[in-house]
Amino acid sequence: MADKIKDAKIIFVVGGPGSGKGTQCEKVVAKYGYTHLSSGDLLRAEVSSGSERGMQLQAIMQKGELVPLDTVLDMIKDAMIAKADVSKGFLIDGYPREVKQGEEFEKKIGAPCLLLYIDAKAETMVMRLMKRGETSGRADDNEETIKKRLDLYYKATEPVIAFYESRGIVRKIDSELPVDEVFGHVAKAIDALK
Ligand SMILES: Nc1ncnc2c1ncn2[C@@H]1O[C@H](COP(=O)(O)OP(=O)(O)O)[C@@H](O)[C@H]1O
Ligand SMILES: Cc1ncc(C[n+]2csc(CCOP(=O)(O)OP(=O)(O)O)c2C)c(N)n1
Ligand SMILES: [Mg+2]
Repeated sequence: MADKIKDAKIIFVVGGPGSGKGTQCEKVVAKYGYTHLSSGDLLRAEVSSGSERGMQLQAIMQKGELVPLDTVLDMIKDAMIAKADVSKGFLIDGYPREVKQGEEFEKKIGAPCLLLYIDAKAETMVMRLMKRGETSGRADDNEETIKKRLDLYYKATEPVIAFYESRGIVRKIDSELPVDEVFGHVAKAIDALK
């Protein structure tokens, strides 16, 4: 399977909670037709299924903690395989959230050609998430869990960016700008891929 996926571009989309990863990924899908796989969405789909595993995931996510590495990676891998024949590119949104996740992904699937680092200030992220919480119905868009997600982001996920910096594939995107301006920078980074 890794063979089929090998020819497709793999883009990691990394940033804090509420930084705007999902918003930018939607726009990339519209312009480039890439396949968008959000780890959070995949996990929430499992929760919605009402399975035993889903109930365990729900409890973890509600606390703002990371679910076990193998669970997320298997879900992403299955979703990639399902699209391998038709996809010219994959946006892996919300993954890796810790360096180990990146290492395991590369062992089992392949190497990313680009890491989009969607960067916003902590106060901006909190504001956006509180606003999203008014309508999202997400159990983790509340003040207490948001704080935990932010802490975990700085502790576990920021090191991911440093890890890939050394490979020269990180493009830092200022997500404080208006959505379309942010997308302009995202598109530039994607257009620069060969
Ligand atoms: N790669 C991952 N590894 C472990 N847990 C994850 C991963 N992606 C998502 N999750 C779980 O799902 C929750 C929501 O993720 P996500 O929808 O990406 O939220 P956001 O980007 O708004 O922080 C996380 O707080 C975590 O519990
Ligand atoms: C640059 C920018 N992006 C998006 C928004 C709109 N917005 C406000 S809160 C919010 C929710 C968080 O965004 P999402 O894209 O879900 O971020 P993720 O948690 O996936 O990083 C959004 C999209 C905005 N005002 N400005
Ligand atoms: Mg998201």
